[in-house]
Amino acid sequence: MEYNTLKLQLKVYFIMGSLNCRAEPELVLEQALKGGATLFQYREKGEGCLSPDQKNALALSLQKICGKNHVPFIINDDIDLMISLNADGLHIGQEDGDLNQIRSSIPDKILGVSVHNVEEAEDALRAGADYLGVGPIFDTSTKMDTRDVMGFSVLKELRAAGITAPIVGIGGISEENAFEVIEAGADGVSVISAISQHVNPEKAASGLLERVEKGLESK
Ligand SMILES: Nc1nc(C(F)(F)F)ncc1COP(=O)(O)OP(=O)(O)O
Ligand SMILES: [Mg+2]
Repeated sequence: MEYNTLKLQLKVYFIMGSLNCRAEPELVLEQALKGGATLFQYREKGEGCLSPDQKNALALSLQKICGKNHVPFIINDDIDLMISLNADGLHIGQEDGDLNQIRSSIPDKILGVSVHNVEEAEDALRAGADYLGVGPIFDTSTKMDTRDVMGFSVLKELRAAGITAPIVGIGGISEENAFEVIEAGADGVSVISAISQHVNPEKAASGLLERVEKGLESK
């Protein structure tokens, strides 16, 4: 996909699964999109997450909501689910499979890869990643098995290494620190609990978008 289009879509990248929500996941997503979330990833993971059948049903329901709002629908990890739903893309981490093989099996889909340093970033781009998920930027309580918290440094290092590809920061990002994440070099912010745990997901999404756009203007 064309870099600039994807950079715009990465502005407020909402990620969620059934375990992350205070309310019905469908309602949370509707509100997040109403508030201006620009991209969505369905990530059904963790102790007590949905069974495969329930996961497929929720994925279909969330995909319909994204379609209605003209926001791309990305699946985390599960390439079979992505293919069966003809979702818009897949996000994988360093341990989620062979990137070259995955890239060749879904050549026309958005493919995002988690990276933690310049070497992983260059490898991912060489293999055909469309965007990079960089983090955890700050401490996060959502994902238990993260790499060490990295702060802004890796974002700055990636850009200093001449990487111009779409980058989204992830990990503990909120309205309070989103501006700095963009200033450090990200094209957007990816959040789970900042929206999914907010009493008003619409307000949370619009507040994040406002900070991200201010950061983009300042660059
Ligand atoms: N799911 C993610 N989405 C992003 C995105 F770029 F989309 F913001 N970045 C990073 C991750 C983390 O991906 P991974 O390292 O495989 O862990 P998990 O599968 O538990 O999420
Ligand atoms: Mg993964």
